[in-house]
Amino acid sequence: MTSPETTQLRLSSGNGPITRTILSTPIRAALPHEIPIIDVSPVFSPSLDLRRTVASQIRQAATTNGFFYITNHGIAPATTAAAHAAALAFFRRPAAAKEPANQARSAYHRGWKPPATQRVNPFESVDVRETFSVRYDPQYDAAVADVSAIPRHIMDSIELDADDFPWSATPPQFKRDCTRALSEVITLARALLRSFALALELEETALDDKFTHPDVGMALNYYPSLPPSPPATPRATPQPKEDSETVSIGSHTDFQLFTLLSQDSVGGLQVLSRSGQWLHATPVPGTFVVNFGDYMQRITNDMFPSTVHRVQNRSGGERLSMAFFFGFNLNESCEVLESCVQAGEERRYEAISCKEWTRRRLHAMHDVKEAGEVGRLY
Ligand SMILES: O=C(O)CCC(=O)C(=O)O
Ligand SMILES: [Fe+2]
Repeated sequence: MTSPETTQLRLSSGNGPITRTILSTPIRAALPHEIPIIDVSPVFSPSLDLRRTVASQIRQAATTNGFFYITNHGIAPATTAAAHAAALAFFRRPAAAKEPANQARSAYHRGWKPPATQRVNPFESVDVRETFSVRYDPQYDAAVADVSAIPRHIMDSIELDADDFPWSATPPQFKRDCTRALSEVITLARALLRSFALALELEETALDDKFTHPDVGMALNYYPSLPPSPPATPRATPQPKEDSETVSIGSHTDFQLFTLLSQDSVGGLQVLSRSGQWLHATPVPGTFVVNFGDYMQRITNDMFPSTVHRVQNRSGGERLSMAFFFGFNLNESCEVLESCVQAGEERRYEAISCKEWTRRRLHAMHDVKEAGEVGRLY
């Protein structure tokens, strides 16, 4: 029975369909402990004790709402600013100029996804956003000095489009600025992964071998403004009508291990707290937003659950974000981590190969009838 103060939110996650109880209290700004700002500079420190202090703050955030900002992460503001500017210039071009990069030309969902062609939550409206996405390519990974030296079993598992698509179908400056950001963020992700390992009470390097050629997805999201808010209602959840456009990106959990997100100053990202309260993840200049995804939930036996979030850009102007989704190498598989199984607990998930995991997501998104021809990989 649903009490009158709550509504039910339905969504499909990588671990199956889920329902969340949503408080009807209006959305509000997050308090500092609800979405904390973590100074991650110690992850680059030679002191293990200092590195452990970051890990314990991450553990705290992961077991609270699963969202936090990171500051002093080592990515130069100029790198992010250049990629943002290049992305905006790309999206502002007429559709015909972007068409050569259309994802329909990709075997692996890379490329340009025109406005309103994705629906991350089959129970909400279409996502109004427009996206440009790419996936891991070792030539844009600073840690890979020689692509031809990558072991065959790893190289064979990497899903590459021919002829450097879609970068080859985009302006050179766009490619240059975005691949630089991608490469730097991959390097940051490797440092953070060690911190996550510590946070999970593993050896710091325990997950490194699974992350030598990680399945990275980079999504540039461009959100034109939604129409102004409807008159205030007692409900904090969007009430979608079949074909109305009510979400910039619908309520969802991310699919992979973890996500690093660079958002501009416009705002619109909303996070569902564990108690069912929608919170604004207000932009904090110079930070990345970090959140955990369904795969992390799985391998941690629900210790680090994935967190529901969505975007509603009602600013009246455009909004841009760059999301980086990280999974293990596609040749890997992973089972529930030993350190996450408490005494008397069972493993709730079986081991799954990373290739199968990404395939499953595709099916989950496409099998839902209402989703029609739209869907997404991440
Ligand atoms: O644009 C944002 O703030 C969030 C984007 C997002 O959730 C996603 O791409 O999965
Ligand atoms: Fe997301």
